[in-house]
Amino acid sequence: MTACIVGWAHSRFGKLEGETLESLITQVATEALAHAGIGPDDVDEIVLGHFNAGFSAQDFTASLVLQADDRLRFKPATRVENACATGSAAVRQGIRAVNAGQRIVLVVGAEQMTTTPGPEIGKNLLRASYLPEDGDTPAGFAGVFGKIAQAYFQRYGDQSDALAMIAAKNHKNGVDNPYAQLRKDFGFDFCRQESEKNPFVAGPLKRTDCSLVSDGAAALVLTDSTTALKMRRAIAFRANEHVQDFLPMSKRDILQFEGCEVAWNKALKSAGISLDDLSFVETHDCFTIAELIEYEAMGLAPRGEGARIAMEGITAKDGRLPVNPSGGLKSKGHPIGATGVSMHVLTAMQLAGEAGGIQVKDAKLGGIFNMGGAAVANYVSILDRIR
Ligand SMILES: CC(=O)SCCNC(=O)CCNC(=O)[C@H](O)C(C)(C)COP(=O)(O)OP(=O)(O)OC[C@H]1O[C@@H](n2cnc3c(N)ncnc32)[C@H](O)[C@@H]1OP(=O)(O)O
Repeated sequence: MTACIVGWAHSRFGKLEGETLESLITQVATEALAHAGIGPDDVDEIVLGHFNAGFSAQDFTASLVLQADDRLRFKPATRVENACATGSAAVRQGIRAVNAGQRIVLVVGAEQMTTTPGPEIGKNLLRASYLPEDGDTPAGFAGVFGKIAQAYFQRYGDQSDALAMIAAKNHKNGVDNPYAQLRKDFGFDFCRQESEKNPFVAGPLKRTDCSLVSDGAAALVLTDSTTALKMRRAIAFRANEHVQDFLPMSKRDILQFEGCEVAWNKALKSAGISLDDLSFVETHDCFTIAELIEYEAMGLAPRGEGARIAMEGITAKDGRLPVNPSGGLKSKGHPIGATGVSMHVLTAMQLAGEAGGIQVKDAKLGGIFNMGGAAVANYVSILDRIR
């Protein structure tokens, strides 16, 4: 049985004044069902992706989805969490529910981060690291990836130009994404140069190398392919893989992102395609160095040569393999629990030809890589439109 996406919704991402975790969840749940052309009565199971880790006083959040409509009462609902890949963990749980025989599954991802005071944000995010080693890292998760960037520079040379190219590309792409938090084309020079507006945050990473602190939510309606083919649109999972790695970075060569590599290899094999067959990829650019290493882990470039991919414009919107046409986490924002669901929504939009200004021409097959921690939780999906 192939699980399919048949409806979706996406809130704006950003500092969303006046919204609550509950209002974000109920908004996208309601809109996704309407987009699929079904009602709350049709839902057989609900999965909520919500990281939390201190961002919200409420931890027990699965039932918040039921607040969208009284008719959702008594539906099975569960919250799942897997750090920054929480959204994709929810999607995968939804697929498993479909494969187990549930007909309609509603998957929601949500996070509200901006109501948390500055220093607490970094501390909350670091709960997704290995506390004995990384718990006191200054600058939160930026500190973790700052160390990774430093180590990469030591092994392969200074990559500041390539990181600035990635930042500039993703910021430029995000200008056309109506859901994105920061719709500003900063340009290469601004991203490359340290300045008052673009200071160093951790190691060689400047502000423009970091994803954003965001509120937001996204939702998907999943069903089986037989049901999907009778609905308005059907975007099928050609592949969905999950690879979990050790939490301590000291147990791995952290510059390899091996979990990412294994997940891509498994997904491409089970989809029966090569990387060249993909029309575009949404990848986890929590920091620009992550996108650079992901180019190598997914097989776009040999180890240590990811910079060339960025510098030659291969992953630009009009390049051979557009990467992050949505603007990525860099520009769109990164409300942790929502991110993986958002990546699936935006990829489905592309394949349905409903992506507006960020539409990739003739998009046929879309790849997604969503990661939790420093390549600890690794999820790859390959989506294909079948109706
Ligand atoms: C596996 C994983 O996914 S780990 C990833 C988890 N997520 C993170 O770690 C979030 C990382 N990002 C951050 O912590 C923050 O965005 C930081 C530290 C980079 C910047 O935060 P601050 O220095 O507090 O910036 P502040 O919120 O005060 O904003 C100052 C200005 O910078 C801009 N800005 C803030 N963050 C960013 C960013 N990441 N990129 C570009 N511009 C930014 C703001 O829009 C604002 O612009 P303005 O002066 O024109 O209004």
